[in-house]
Amino acid sequence: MTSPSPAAPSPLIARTTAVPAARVGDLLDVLPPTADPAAVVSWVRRGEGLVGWGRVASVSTSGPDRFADAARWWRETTRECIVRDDVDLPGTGPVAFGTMTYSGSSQEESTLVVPEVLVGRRGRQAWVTTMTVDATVPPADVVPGRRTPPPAPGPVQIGDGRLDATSWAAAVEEAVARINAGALDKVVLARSVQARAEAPVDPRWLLRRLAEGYETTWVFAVDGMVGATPEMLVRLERGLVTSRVLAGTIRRSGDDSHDLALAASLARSSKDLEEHEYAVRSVADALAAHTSSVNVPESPFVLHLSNVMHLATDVAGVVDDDSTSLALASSLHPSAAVCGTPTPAADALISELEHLDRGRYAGPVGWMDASGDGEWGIALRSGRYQAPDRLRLYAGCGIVAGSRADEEVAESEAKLLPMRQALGG
Ligand SMILES: C=C(O[C@@H]1C=C(C(=O)O)C=C[C@H]1O)C(=O)O
Repeated sequence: MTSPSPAAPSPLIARTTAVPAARVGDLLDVLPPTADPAAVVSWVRRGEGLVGWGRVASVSTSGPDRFADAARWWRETTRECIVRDDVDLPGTGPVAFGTMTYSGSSQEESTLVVPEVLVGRRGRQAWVTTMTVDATVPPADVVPGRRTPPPAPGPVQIGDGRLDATSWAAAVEEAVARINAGALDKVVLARSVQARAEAPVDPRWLLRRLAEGYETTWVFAVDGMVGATPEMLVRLERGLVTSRVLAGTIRRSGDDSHDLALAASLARSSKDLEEHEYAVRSVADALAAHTSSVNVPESPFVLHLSNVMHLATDVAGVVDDDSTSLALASSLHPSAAVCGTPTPAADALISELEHLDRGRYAGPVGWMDASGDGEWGIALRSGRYQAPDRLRLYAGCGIVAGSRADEEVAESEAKLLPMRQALGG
């Protein structure tokens, strides 16, 4: 179902111009102050990526066809597009940012947003793209000088979501019982908490702090969904598709030498290796349908983040059909990293035990250009603005036969930490 809101603007005019990287500086410092958390977009990792603001067009979709409807809208929007692109890299020319719901039955909408201004950076190359629907030539100097820094949102209160930690632990125990009874192999159960700040939370405040604390993640903001995801569902760049699969987690202790011992135990933990294997297989199987060959490393590596360590596998392949990055994201979603194995049984158990509309949490979030190249992460370690001073935060954990409820509660707390710290708590 596609909501009647803006039809494909015609024609969209996109102009991309190279700018000296020194003039752009830090991408996150380029974002303007705004009272509307949905007015900025971000996809930044280690200082590279895209940020933008304004909204020249957008579409909202829902239901089981939300990916296909969004993809059709983007195809129609870019078909008539007038493009002047002096840089010609993935992410130049017209670009849409998107945040898709986890489930086709969510009450929330999935959204694609075309910003008015995008600033990009890749290595030493930087660029500005302006997108308009009329012939007005945007001012040449759209990259501003230094912006005013975001104000602190003041003290933040955290409250329970639909399930408090004790009820969620009971749900985990029930899931383990179902797994032991042979109903399924793995299920990912999520919980949410409610964060309320004293003052509006400038999204730039969150993005800056997430980027500082979690430099190996993709720091994103799309339509009021903000976070720092370590998990790349799919990147498509000139025919090469890559995916970073994460599953299997251990909390950091705060002591570096102890953490190394923990990393070694994670790499040997049969419970975590099993949980990881399900996730890798789900991604490799889904990619196999679109690629001539899929490269899957034999064993995972340990990805170190400030709060947790994950078992990680980078899967790669060469696409042999005309799938766009959004179409690939659609066929990979939901992977066993956020759903479970087998998918239908895990999905049913999630609906039964979670008591949560995941909304866009654990759904694909990212961007796509007119060629279909793009990057779609999984919206983890994230929150959804409900009002300028209120966000709902989410975290989930893979449950397998060897899982213990108290350990999973502690793991979910560790996964909530990035957003809690970014808020200032
Ligand atoms: C579901 C989340 O994370 C996923 C679950 C993981 C696990 O259970 O080990 C690890 C990484 C993610 O694939 C989350 O962060 O909310």
